[in-house]
Amino acid sequence: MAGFRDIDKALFPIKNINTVLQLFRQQLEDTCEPDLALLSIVVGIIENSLTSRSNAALQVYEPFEQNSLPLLELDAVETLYDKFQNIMNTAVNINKSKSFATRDLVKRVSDVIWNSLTRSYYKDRAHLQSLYSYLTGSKLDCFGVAFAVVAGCQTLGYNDVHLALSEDHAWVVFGEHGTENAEVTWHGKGNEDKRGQEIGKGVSSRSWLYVNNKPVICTRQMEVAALVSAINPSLNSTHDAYEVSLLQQELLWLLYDLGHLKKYPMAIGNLGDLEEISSKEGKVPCKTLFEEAIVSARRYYNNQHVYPYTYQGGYFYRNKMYKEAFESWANASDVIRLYNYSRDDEEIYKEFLEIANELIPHIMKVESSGFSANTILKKPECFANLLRFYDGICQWEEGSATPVLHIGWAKPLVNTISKFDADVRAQVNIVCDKSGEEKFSKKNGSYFNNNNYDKENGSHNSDASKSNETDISAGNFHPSLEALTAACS
Ligand SMILES: CC1(C)CN=C(N2CCN(c3ncnc4sc(CCF)cc34)CC2)S1
Repeated sequence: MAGFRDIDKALFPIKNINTVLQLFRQQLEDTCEPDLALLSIVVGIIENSLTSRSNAALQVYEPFEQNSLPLLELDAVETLYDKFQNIMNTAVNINKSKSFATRDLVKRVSDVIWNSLTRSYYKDRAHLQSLYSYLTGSKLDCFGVAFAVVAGCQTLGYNDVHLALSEDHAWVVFGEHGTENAEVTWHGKGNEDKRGQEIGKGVSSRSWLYVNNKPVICTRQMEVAALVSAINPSLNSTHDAYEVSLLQQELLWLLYDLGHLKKYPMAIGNLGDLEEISSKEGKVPCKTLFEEAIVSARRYYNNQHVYPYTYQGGYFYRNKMYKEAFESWANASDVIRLYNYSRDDEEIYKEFLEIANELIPHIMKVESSGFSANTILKKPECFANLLRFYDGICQWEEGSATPVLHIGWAKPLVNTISKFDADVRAQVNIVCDKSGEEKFSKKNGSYFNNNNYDKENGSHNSDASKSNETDISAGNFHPSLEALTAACS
């Protein structure tokens, strides 16, 4: 059983980051599973005391001591911990007969959380992710509700209920074989919640939101990684609270070193972002972390996740490594082309829109300012990756009920493509195979987008014989590429 044990209580009052690390270490390393409610309350109190404008300035703590924190008394934690236990045990009066959770039990726990939330509040506000927010303000964000349900089920003794995470949604899995699943929170704006229902079998299962049924299925330790990832150090729109950011980075390193981030690409990416800002002595560099996140997504999630490539692309972009950024974004586009765009996919749509209409145009402006000696505008592989990037978005749109592209996309697209001289463009040889998948190759070597994936019947056409390459005349461009090349001819 998890729990708030005497060895944990002995660490209080907590005065610095190292003691918080010790609490997490004790909870993570001991045989029993870590107590999600305890750890969420602890980081929630710390985050809120250091980021809520109200008393931020009045903090009375020794700023000179190594990584000091506002004093965290045992009583403050125990009161909230007992309150959560109380809410769960009274509202969900279970005869703890069953050893595995049922859909009814999961729905009842979700209802307890749901019905105790404040009627209406700004759902996207920061610092609404922890049990501290739930227990002191009756407010949770979408992720926070799902996390609270899992923590509630743990409190009730159901260790089969686990958090399932896509790149923009969270739900739970449960049952003897962990094969049952259920919605427990809402998603997006103005959508009816589907709490209690099984995860979409219909069209929604083809949407990015459910990552083609390749979600991150958390262990208890990965649920700790999720609550640590959800720590939000922002003080306001321009500044972060330094101690909160440092605590998050140290906790992610602890989880990384214990091996609990191996199957959690986004958590590795979050650690990479923090390391880029301020790297920790003797740790792998952030560039490596972004690569590890990609390897993890390829190995455990059939390369169906987009964010690992956009973490990496963002890093290359910020560090002016534009050729590499184009390759990361083209790889991200190779993932999204497999999906059908649905109205639940706004978040990833905004991500691609920003890359296509803000980041790439900025790169083009800088590169064509004439001062960059080794300009990417002379590199055919950059042009090839750019076409692959745009083509993936076109293919994402194909077969989707909702359109993706509009005139707002076309202008930056044409402007970008026209920045490459004809002689550079001519070096990119667009090869199309029978399956209608185009591949981009350079004269001296071939460059293939590696997904011979037929979206319709979801198969990989492994039969290589089908792909006898022919140089394609305008006649049989892949329709999505037709649009592109027409734009630049
Ligand atoms: C490349 C990026 C734009 C940078 N940050 C990104 N994210 C920040 C952290 N994110 C996350 N980090 C850890 N775990 C999770 S679970 C989840 C779905 C809602 F539950 C989101 C998310 C979401 C993605 S993607």
